[in-house]
Amino acid sequence: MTARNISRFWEWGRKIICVGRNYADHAKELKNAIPAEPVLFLKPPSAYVREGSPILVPLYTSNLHHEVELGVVIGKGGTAIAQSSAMEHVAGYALCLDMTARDIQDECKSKGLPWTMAKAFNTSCPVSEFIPKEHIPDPGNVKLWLKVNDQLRQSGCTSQMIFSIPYLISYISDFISLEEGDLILTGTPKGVSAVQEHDELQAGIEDVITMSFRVDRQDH
Ligand SMILES: CC(=O)CC(=O)C(=O)O
Ligand SMILES: [Mg+2]
Repeated sequence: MTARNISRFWEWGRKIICVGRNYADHAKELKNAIPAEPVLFLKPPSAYVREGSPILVPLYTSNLHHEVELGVVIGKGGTAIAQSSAMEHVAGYALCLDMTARDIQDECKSKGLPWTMAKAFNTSCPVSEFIPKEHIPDPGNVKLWLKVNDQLRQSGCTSQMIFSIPYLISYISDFISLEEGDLILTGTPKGVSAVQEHDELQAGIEDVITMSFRVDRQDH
């Protein structure tokens, strides 16, 4: 059997743990309170989509939003990881989108229901190539951007995150054990907006990586 390669972490079938409201400017634009503790939700591995394949708009939404985020790829599992050693558990990073059916999320929020239908559908987690840890020496200070059809919509810096990457790894691993190949999405800065069928999305981590995705309508 060939050894699995972490640089193809999306093929491993591991968890995608997402952090919400980790940027004050984004929490404010959606009129959400600034959280005192990280807000967490999950996506299944079937949410992954890679460049060359389209992001599919689910049939049940008419307000699909982009959220550009820094993803952290776990290289060494653990439970109750201390903040001081958290970065030893990181193998690398990925540029990610947390595609969100905002109308469905609003409905779930108003009914007190979980966000699964809004956040966890097929193709809701576009990801870039794996970025080895050494390529981002300071993940707490990288610039993220996203354009729709060449128009800049999101531009932010991970220095604006409310909860740092070591804090998130430690917090999450207290009650969800982290495994090699897991991905943590660290939240989005302001500027989220709707995408339509045939839109072209481009996103980047300044000086590190870019990626592009086309949006298509699901046909059944
Ligand atoms: C309100 C949200 O959808 C939270 C989220 O995913 C974020 O990145 O913030
Ligand atoms: Mg998000």
